[in-house]
Amino acid sequence: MTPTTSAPTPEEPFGARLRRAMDARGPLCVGIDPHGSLLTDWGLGDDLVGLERFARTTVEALADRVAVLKPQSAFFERFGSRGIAVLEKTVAEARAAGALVLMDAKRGDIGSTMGAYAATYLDKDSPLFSDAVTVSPYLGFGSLRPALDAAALSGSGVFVLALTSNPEGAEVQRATAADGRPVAQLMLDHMAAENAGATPLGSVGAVVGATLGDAGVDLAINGPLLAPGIGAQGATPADLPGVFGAAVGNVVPSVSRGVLRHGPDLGALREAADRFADEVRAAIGGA
Ligand SMILES: O=c1ccn([C@@H]2O[C@H](COP(=O)(O)O)[C@@H](O)[C@H]2O)c(=O)[nH]1
Repeated sequence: MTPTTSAPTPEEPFGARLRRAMDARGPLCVGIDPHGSLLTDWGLGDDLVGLERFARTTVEALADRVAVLKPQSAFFERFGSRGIAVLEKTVAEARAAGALVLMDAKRGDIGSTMGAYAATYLDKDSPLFSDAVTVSPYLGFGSLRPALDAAALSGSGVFVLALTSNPEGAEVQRATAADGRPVAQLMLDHMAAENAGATPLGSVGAVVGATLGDAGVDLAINGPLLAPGIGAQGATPADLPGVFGAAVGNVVPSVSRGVLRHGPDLGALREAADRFADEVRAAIGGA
């Protein structure tokens, strides 16, 4: 029988799009984290109007110059459905202005529920569709399969928590798995398997804190390495070579409050992001 509809067009994978953005703009990611205290410091109300103004200003200042913008979903969710409506607009405006959007939602659940999260962030028809989403593998890496499959289908990416920037993470992530590997290494090895053969870069990234000192694990996953913890949590771009070693060329350094505290002035936000980008370039090279 002749098919009446054609197969979906394969999308350009996230890893390829991210590599191009990193080459053109440098690898910096800036977080959009509308903390109540930042809204107040910006002279805004800690309310929906303030939230929308904060997010819009950040996008206007930065979406045309950084590779990645990373909205922190929690700070939008705290305003309920109307906060999520602001998040939808923020994602759309940031993507339209040229940034890749990494939704920091850190979702993780049993596979069947993970399918619903995948439909939320990784299905092109969803109002929250993002270029990539953060996920937690700590219900077992296999529980992420619906997200990994959805990302492959829509040309989006997933960033999987490996070694997080907070000190409390170590008791789980550095624990020894049944086969003797550190749990984080087990997860990183799964990511490497997902990315095998991808060029120029796989679409499954790892989250590895810039705060860790020497990460002490094998980071050769052939995928991007999101490095939060720069700025307010105390790490600096100069720490990156020590943490990531030979994998530093795949690092996407991430800073939120360290840039956002300079708002609401557009020029000051841009200068702050440019300063971090310069420091990153001095530390690890690149655009
Ligand atoms: O290991 C992790 C994973 C994610 N984050 C998130 O990044 C930002 C950090 O904000 P700063 O203001 O730059 O400290 C925030 O949204 C975290 O939830 C992380 O910090 N560490």
